[in-house]
Amino acid sequence: MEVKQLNFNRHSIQGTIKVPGDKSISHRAIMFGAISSGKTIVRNFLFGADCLSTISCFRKLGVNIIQEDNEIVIYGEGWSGLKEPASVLDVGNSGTTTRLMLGILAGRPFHSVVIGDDSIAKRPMNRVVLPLRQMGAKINGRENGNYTPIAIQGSPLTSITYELPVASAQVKSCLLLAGLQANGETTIIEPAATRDHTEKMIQHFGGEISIRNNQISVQGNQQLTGTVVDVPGDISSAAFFMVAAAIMENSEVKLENVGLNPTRTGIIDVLIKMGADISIEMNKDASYEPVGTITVRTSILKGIEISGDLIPRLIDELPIIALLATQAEGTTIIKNAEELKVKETNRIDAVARELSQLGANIVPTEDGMIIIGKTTLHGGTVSSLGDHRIGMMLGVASLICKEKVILEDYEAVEVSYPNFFEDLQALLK
Ligand SMILES: O=C(O)C1=C[C@@H](OP(=O)(O)O)[C@@H](O)[C@H](O)C1
Ligand SMILES: C=C(OP(=O)(O)O)C(=O)O
Repeated sequence: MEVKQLNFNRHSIQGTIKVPGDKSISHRAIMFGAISSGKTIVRNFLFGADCLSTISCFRKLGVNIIQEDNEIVIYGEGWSGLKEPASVLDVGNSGTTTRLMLGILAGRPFHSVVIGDDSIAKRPMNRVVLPLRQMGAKINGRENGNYTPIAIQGSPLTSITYELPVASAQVKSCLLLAGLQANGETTIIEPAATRDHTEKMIQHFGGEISIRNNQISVQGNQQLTGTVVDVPGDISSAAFFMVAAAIMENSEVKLENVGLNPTRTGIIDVLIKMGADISIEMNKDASYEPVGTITVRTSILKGIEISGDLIPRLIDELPIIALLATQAEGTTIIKNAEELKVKETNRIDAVARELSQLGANIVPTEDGMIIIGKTTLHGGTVSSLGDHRIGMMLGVASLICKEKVILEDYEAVEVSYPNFFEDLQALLK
């Protein structure tokens, strides 16, 4: 475990930055390239540990994936180009790799075993295993298939109509990937809108999909064609700089080329509702995913309630939103966010514990937290607990701490943003 002394000793954050590529879209670009026929070029791919795990798994599945300068090139040979792997598929820390890949493997006529790190071993897989079994996949694993290691024998799949018990883009995407290989039409019904990158990518790779309100349907036996994917900057990474600019004095940060898909922009809605000084400019020439520039300046913030359908639109930003709320006047209440308990860590406990360590006033609840602002943060020793988003949030927290902060396990940030601390340092004045 590595320890970082965060003693930036700076008072403002200023400048322009392009954050790395979107993690969700980078995973999908590799997977869709792998199951399509022909060449796929992925530009602005995120070279973070999670997306590298996806590349490594699909290479083991026999797909030719190469890096040319900063681009990834995939030579797909369609569904049948995937072959039985000779060794286990290691997803590392990545929930997205695990759940989406299971949807692909479910219909492939071979055996494979999926493993991951200690965090993945605690994350529930029944949410995909149970519906995949209904479609005909043969899956075994620890605790009846709920946890890795998971063994899967792919089989011919039958389509289903499935109402998601939780609003999860990973479950939806897994079942759409299985549905593309099934006989007949598969329909997924969402309780609330979740990120729709898979739906967009099916269309981008020449497939057919129908979307009516909260019902998404795909026909089976679809063959996709390789293409070029321009990955926008990750709004989930941009969020750390947005919050840093809002809570530090004399600050202004301009974030260029950020993905602004409306299923991901809950953080912007929250900043606006809290009274932040923020402006958005859409790029006119963006491709199939909306992209734009976000500018955030020092802000006077007030506490709000964050709940309901907004939650899936900012689920990964809740740790940094909790820090934001510590600097708002009044109380912020986060509700309906029980999904936070099954991320890389239990993020309700992790946020409450680590930020309280620095002097924040946060009460964890069953489905979220109550943050009482505005608090002055002091220094102390905290830990990412092995969770990249907790590590980056604590890095931003250290910027407004009165004394120095020691961050344990800081290298967890490699999962989604390997150069996070260097990029942050470069903007500090
Ligand atoms: O589909 C995706 O790329 C993701 C979906 C979300 O997970 P859930 O589907 O479990 O909510 C999110 O938390 C994760 O970081 C990425
Ligand atoms: C939850 C996350 O990712 P995953 O589910 O892919 O591990 C995340 O990036 O915050």
